[in-house]
Amino acid sequence: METRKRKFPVDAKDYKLYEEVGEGVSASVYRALCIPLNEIVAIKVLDLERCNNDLDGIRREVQTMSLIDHPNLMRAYCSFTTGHNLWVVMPYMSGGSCLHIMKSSFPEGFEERVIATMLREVLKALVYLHAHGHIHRDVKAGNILVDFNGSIKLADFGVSACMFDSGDRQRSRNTFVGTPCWMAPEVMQQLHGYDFKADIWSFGITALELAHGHAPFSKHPPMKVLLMTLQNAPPGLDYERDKKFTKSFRDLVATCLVKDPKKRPSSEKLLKHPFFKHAKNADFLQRSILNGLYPLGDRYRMLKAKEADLLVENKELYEDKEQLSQREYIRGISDWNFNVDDLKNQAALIDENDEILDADNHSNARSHDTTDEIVEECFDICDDDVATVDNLQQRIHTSLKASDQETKRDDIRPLGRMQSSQKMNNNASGSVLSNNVLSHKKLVSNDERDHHQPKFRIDRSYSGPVYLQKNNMNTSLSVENVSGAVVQQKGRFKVTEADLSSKVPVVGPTSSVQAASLLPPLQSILQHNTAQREEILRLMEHVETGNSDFSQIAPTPRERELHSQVIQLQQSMGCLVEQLQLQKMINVELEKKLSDLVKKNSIKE
Ligand SMILES: Nc1ncnc2c1ncn2[C@@H]1O[C@H](COP(=O)(O)OP(=O)(O)OP(=O)(O)O)[C@@H](O)[C@H]1O
Repeated sequence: METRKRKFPVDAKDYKLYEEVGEGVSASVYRALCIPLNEIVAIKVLDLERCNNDLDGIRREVQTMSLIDHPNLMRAYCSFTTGHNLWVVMPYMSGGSCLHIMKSSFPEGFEERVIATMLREVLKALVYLHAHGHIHRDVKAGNILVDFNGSIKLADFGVSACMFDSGDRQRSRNTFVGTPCWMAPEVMQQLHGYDFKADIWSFGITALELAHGHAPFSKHPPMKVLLMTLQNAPPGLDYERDKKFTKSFRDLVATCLVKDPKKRPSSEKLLKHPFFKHAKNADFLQRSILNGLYPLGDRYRMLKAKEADLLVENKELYEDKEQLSQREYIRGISDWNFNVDDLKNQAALIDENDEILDADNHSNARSHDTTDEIVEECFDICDDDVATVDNLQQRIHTSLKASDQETKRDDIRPLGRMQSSQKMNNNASGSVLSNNVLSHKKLVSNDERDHHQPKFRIDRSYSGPVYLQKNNMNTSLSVENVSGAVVQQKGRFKVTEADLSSKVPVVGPTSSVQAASLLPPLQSILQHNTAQREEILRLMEHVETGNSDFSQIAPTPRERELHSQVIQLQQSMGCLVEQLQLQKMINVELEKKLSDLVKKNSIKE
């Protein structure tokens, strides 16, 4: 509190940057010294050139961070630009994130009292945020920070939204934002928007993450995560496997992870849950999880090196997985549209054993929704209350172009905080290193940070929160839309509605007329595309089975149907040609008669 009364300077030369202690999709975080105040702080450095179209989001984050005033929420002391970077100065949390701590010392998750203590603090932060009209939208272990004394702060307002906003920001609540594993079903469905109850779902997922060391479904590619979240019964604590946890913990998780947001409790009500009777104080946390830990910078470097080593050691395995996941991802992206059949196939890929054995997903009973219903709910563009023209265009063009673009990418699994090396660890809920940890980063100042540069350079992967954004220039995946504007994916895997800044019209009855007029040509393109795709798959299958004689391929029913249509058309064309010739002859006859009559008349005259 004392430090908050002091005025933090807004000039880079008043700070001395030390080692890097964390990295997210959009920023690097450094330990630093505020020279005039002789105070250790954390500075989040955002490269504005790299997120030039996400300025709105950044502005929102900084604004939220400077306005909030709660001991369990990360507050910004000040922020300023230096060169093309934005520096956000904030309290330094020397324990790092809960994800950091788990990765370093508790790979199987924390004990229940520790979890209760952490979660109660997070919940207090959510009560405050919700009461002030904010939805955090990215609650997860990676965003729960621990200080040297065991105190807890919820951080990262990069994707938060204000429920009282009107206009563009209000619209953001109809966008698809979050990190797939932690994302509430209603956020994925994009049907009726969502509210603060989305944070309660993520809170429940975070509880499981802290209990197991990873989030449910974290080993699966994002499309599978989406389908599993929508299709399967909610994940929970298992009676058998999670015997060590109390009934009240199981009940807390079950209370949060209810698919119908209306049936989830508010954060305030949840705070009264008996589970929190197990919660202790900050001292307890400090003793239980921070004792014996290396300084944050060292831990961060060690984990980084470990992941990089794993990456090298398992290159072969990694490559296999990479190829597999590329295929999965491409299929996911290209079917982010209307290809219902293929989505169903993809859903079928979630093999039953997976589900039965999946340690994360203890409740295997499927909910009553069929894949058809889910896919329609999620992706059906005919729905009156969804599609905007832009949305349709984006989806169609994502479908047509994404595969091409995606094959050029290094890392294609957009799971939360997941990066290349992490894919070797199926049970990881995310790398402690954010997606670009192993990538080359432009340093901002202070030479002393150079020796902390990573040895391995890997392109930024697609992890972290998910939302679709237009006109974003920092991307590895660009998709042209019909009007020629560029729809892009960057950093956080972005896949749905339009960017706030792009002023996409709000979906409503008026735009549905426009959308409806686009449907027939779009559907025809889609059909055409699907037919071509089927044909290619069939040919590929044929070639794979070693048969190169294409004349031997038996025609499909569709081909036979088309063939008979062609014959019919040829026949009717023949008839028409004959009729035309007949008419021509009659015409010639008539002309002849006419000219005879004209001649006779002129003779008489
Ligand atoms: N104040 C702080 N003190 C210590 N470590 C911090 C602090 N703020 C952030 N970190 C570390 O840096 C990491 C990245 O920070 P942050 O989550 O704010 O970045 P981001 O780019 O917004 O991340 P995300 O990928 O979740 O959007 C955190 O996960 C945490 O480990």
